[in-house]
Amino acid sequence: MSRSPAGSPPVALSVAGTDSGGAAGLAADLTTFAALGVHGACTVTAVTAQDTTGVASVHALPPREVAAQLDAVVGDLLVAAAKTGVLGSPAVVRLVAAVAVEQRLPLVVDPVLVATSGAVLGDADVAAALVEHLLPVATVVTPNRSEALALTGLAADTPDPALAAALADLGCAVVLTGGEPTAADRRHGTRTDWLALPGSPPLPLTHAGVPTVHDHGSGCTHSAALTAHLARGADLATAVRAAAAFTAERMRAGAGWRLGRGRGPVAHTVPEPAPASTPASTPASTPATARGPRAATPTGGDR
Ligand SMILES: Nc1ncnc2c1ncn2[C@@H]1O[C@H](COP(=O)(O)OP(=O)(O)O)[C@@H](O)[C@H]1O
Ligand SMILES: Cc1ncc(COP(=O)(O)OP(=O)(O)O)c(N)n1
Repeated sequence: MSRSPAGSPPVALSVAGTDSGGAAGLAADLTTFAALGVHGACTVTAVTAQDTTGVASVHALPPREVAAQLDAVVGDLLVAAAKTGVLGSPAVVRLVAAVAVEQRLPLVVDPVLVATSGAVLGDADVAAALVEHLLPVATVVTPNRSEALALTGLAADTPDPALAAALADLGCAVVLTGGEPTAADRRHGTRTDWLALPGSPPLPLTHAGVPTVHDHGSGCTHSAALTAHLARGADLATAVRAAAAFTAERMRAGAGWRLGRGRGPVAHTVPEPAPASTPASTPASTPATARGPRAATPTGGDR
């Protein structure tokens, strides 16, 4: 159930780090919230120097600065759902867990530990704190395979469904992404995430695949879309499917871009609405390009 007053959008909160390249972290979260009609509030936990080729440095903020931001947000706005990304220290993990409990926040935990480039964004102490303090109070956790292995300590060859189920045993729902393609995925070019609820057998969530290397920020976009749908009042099963569809569509929108020298961003531009029929009163002098370079080739946006 959305907690926004009538006529106002629901509010979602992202507690995450910045990406100077604008692909992952808060950039992905806030643009995704906006695209899905949700007002985004934010709490910055870390500043990264990062581009499409990798992460050059990570500067975690002191816990007192994170606490001050959280106090400001929850003291003023009615937060309908929250998500976490890079948290930076065990102290910040504990802080977020305490606020989530106190405010009874539906909470999506994206347990960002290692970027695809290999940079460490959360060390072993942060992983242990996530397991001990945050997962037990989360609505859902969205690890990729390597994050799930780090959180569970299971062997690297553990199959995806077993990995998702082991994580769910820690006490919250799990959406495991980035696993091995299934036989059907290989035949049809699809992707399969795994949804595991505590005590239930894991379910495959198969969705469209996009043949692209430009996937920087896919995990953040996915967890932010999931948070936005929860903030809008969707149930978990609906929200996880909608999040995967949104992420795939945004990856398709950015697949042809050439931004940076490495793995380019998932598209965070606002999807163009379909062009309206030309009103009779449109001045003849209006330039054809006035509505932007992509107006002639609408992508069939997702709203
Ligand atoms: N090439 C792709 N085509 C379609 N969906 C993708 C693709 N790559 C990742 N996804 C989806 O993006 C979402 C985020 O997953 P993933 O990229 O594994 O996260 P992370 O960035 O944390 O590793 C999941 O729903 C996953 O299935
Ligand atoms: C500041 C920041 N937060 C999170 C990530 C990880 O982003 P994600 O979408 O999970 O994956 P990558 O595409 O980065 O591998 C990040 N890189 N920076």
